[in-house]
Amino acid sequence: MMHESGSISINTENIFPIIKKWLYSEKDIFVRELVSNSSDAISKLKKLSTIGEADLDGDDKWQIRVVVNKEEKTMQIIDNGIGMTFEEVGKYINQIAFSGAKDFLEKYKDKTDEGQIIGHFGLGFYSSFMVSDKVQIDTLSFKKDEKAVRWVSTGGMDYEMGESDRTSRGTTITLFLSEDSLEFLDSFKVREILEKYFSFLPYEVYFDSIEEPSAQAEEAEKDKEPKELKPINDTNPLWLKNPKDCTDEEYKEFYRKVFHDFNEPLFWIHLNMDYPFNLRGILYFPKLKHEFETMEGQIKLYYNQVFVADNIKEVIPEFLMLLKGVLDCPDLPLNVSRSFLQNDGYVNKISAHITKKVADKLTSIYENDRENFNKYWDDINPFVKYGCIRETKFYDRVKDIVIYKTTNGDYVSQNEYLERNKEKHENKVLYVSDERQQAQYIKLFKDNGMEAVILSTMIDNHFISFLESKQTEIKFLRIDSDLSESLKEKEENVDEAASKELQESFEKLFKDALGNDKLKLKVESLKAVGVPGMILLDEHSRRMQEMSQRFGGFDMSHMFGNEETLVLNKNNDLIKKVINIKDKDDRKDEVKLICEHIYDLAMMSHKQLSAEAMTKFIERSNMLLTRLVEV
Ligand SMILES: Nc1ncnc2c1ncn2[C@@H]1O[C@H](COP(=O)(O)OP(=O)(O)OP(=O)(O)O)[C@@H](O)[C@H]1O
Repeated sequence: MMHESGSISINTENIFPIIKKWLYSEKDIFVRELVSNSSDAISKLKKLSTIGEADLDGDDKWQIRVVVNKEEKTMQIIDNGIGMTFEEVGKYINQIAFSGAKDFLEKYKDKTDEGQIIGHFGLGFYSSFMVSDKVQIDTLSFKKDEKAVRWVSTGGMDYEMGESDRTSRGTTITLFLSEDSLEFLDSFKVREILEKYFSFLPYEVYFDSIEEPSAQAEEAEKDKEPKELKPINDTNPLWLKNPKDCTDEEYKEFYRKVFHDFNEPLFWIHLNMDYPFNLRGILYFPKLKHEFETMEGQIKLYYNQVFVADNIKEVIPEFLMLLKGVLDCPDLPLNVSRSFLQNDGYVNKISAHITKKVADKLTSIYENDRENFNKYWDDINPFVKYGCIRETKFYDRVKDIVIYKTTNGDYVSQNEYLERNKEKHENKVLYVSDERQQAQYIKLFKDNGMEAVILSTMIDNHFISFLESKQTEIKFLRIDSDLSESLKEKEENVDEAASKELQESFEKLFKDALGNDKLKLKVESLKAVGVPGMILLDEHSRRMQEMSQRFGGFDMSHMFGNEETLVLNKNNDLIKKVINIKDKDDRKDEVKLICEHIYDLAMMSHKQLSAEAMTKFIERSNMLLTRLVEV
C-alpha cells in the first residue's frame, strides 16, 4: 500500500474568497485590523528600544495617522513603528497566516510579556482587500542601512515588490478603495469607526481628511492657518490607573463620556488584576431613569485597549450585562470561535472572578453603608434578583443581603422580616405586588399592626418561585391570599350551630343574588369593622393563572378553578343590617342589590373589574343614589 504524509498547503486563490466572506462579517473591521497592526508595530519597536535592541534617534513621539483622500479615493494608515525589511514583507505579508506578531513574541518571549501586542493569526492585513481594488505598502525598517520597500497588490492574489521612496521609519498602507466601498471616504463615518475601536489605544491616533479641491475652497484655504489635529483617543484610560489614584469625579466623567448617560451612576467596581490572569475594567451600576424601566446595560470588551465588541455573552455572565462598563482582557483568545470561548476554562475563571467582585462590592456596601444600600435598592434590585436566578454562585454570595421594602417604608432583609414577624406568621413572607391595587389590604394590615414586603417589579414573580425552591421551609404569600389570625377578632364562646347557619344562609343569599353557584363564601369576624367584605385568592391558583396568562396570553382560570373567596365581616354594620332584613319578603329586591354591591366593592379592591362588571356597577350605583333621594 502506498503511504505519504505531509502538511496540507494553503492555496491563497482558494482561501482568499473565504477569508473575505466569512472571517469578517462587518466591513469596517479592516480599519480595526490595520490600525491594530500599526499599534503592534509601535509596541514592538518600543519594546526593542527598552531592551536596547533599537535606537530611536530621538524619534519616540509615537503616532498613527489615518488619512482619507476624496479625490484619489484612498485611505492611508501611517505609523512610525518598527517597519519591515524586504525579507520581512516577503515573509509576513506574502505568506498568509504567517504572523509577525507571533514570531516576535516567540523570539522575545524571555524579554517581553504579551502585553499590548494585538495580532496573532497573520490574517488581519488581508481584510484590506474587502474594500480595496489595490493595496500598497510603503515601509522602512528601523534597522540601520535598510532600504524602503514598496509592495503592491491588485486583488490580493499577485504582488509586486520593489523600492519605495519612503524616507522615514515606519509603514504606510494605502488602500485604493473599490467603487462599492467609497463610503469609507466619508470623514464622519471613518471618525466614528476610529472612535469605536480606538478611543483608548495606547498611542495617539490622528484622523485627517483631504477634501476634493473646489475653486472656492482653494481660495478660502489660502488664508487659513494649517489645521491643528487633535488625537481621537485617550491613551491612558481610567481603567488602567491604580484605583487608589482615581477620584469619584474621574469615574463619573469616564462614565458620561463612554456611555453618554448623564445620570450619575450609583457606584462602581474597579477591576485591577494581574494574577493569575490579566483583567482590568470598571463596572458601573446605573441609575434607572424611571420605575418601570428595564435595566439595559452595556459591557464593552477591550483587548489591549482595542475595542472588540459589546456584550459578548460568552465571556461575561449574562446578568452582568445589565450593568454598564468596560473590561480589558488581554489574555482572552479572542480570535477563536465564540463557542470555543464558552467552554474555555480561562473564560470561566474570568466570569467567576467578576461575579465574585460584584458580590463582594454589594456585601461591603450592605455591611458598611446600609443606609446607602437601602437607597440604591430600588435601582439595583432587578439586577441582584436576576443574578441570583441565573448564577447559583452569585446567589450563594448575596442571599443574605437581599432586602425588601416594607409597607412601613423601611428596608429589611428576609431574616430580619421573619424574625420580627415570627409571632404573627412563622416562616411566611407576606407581600404586596401592586401597592395601588392592594391599597385596601395594606390599610387593613397597617391598622392591625402588620407589615408586608413590596415585591412589585417584573422579575419578582420569578424571584419568589426561585427563593421557594431554594428554601423550601419559607412560603411567600400575597397579602390577599389568606386571612391572617391577626386580622380576626378573637371570639369567645362561639355558638357553632348558629355560625354554621349564618354561613349557609349567606351562601345561599349571595349565590342567588349573584347568580353564581360556585361562589365561595366565608363569614368572619374581622377587627376592621368598616370593611363589609373582601376577596381572598389562594396563592397557588393565582400564580398558576398568572403564569398561564404570561406564557400563553390567555386566561386558563377555568382549568385551575377560580379560587376566589368572598369574606363577609359580621362585625360590620352593613352586614349586621343585611342579617336583619335578609329574610323579609318585602326587602328582597334591595337585599339583592346590596349583595351585588358588596361583592363588586370587595372585587374592586382586589383587582380591576371587567368592562361588563364595571358598567353594571355604575348603573347600580346610580340606581341606589336615586333611591336614596326618593326616600
Ligand atoms: N504596519 C505594520 N508595520 C509593521 N509590520 C506590519 C504592519 N502591518 C503588518 N505587519 C506585519 O505583517 C504581519 C501580518 O499581519 P496581519 O495583520 O495579517 O496578521 P497579525 O497582525 O500577525 O495577526 P492578526 O490576524 O491577528 O491580525 C504582522 O504580524 C506584522 O509582522
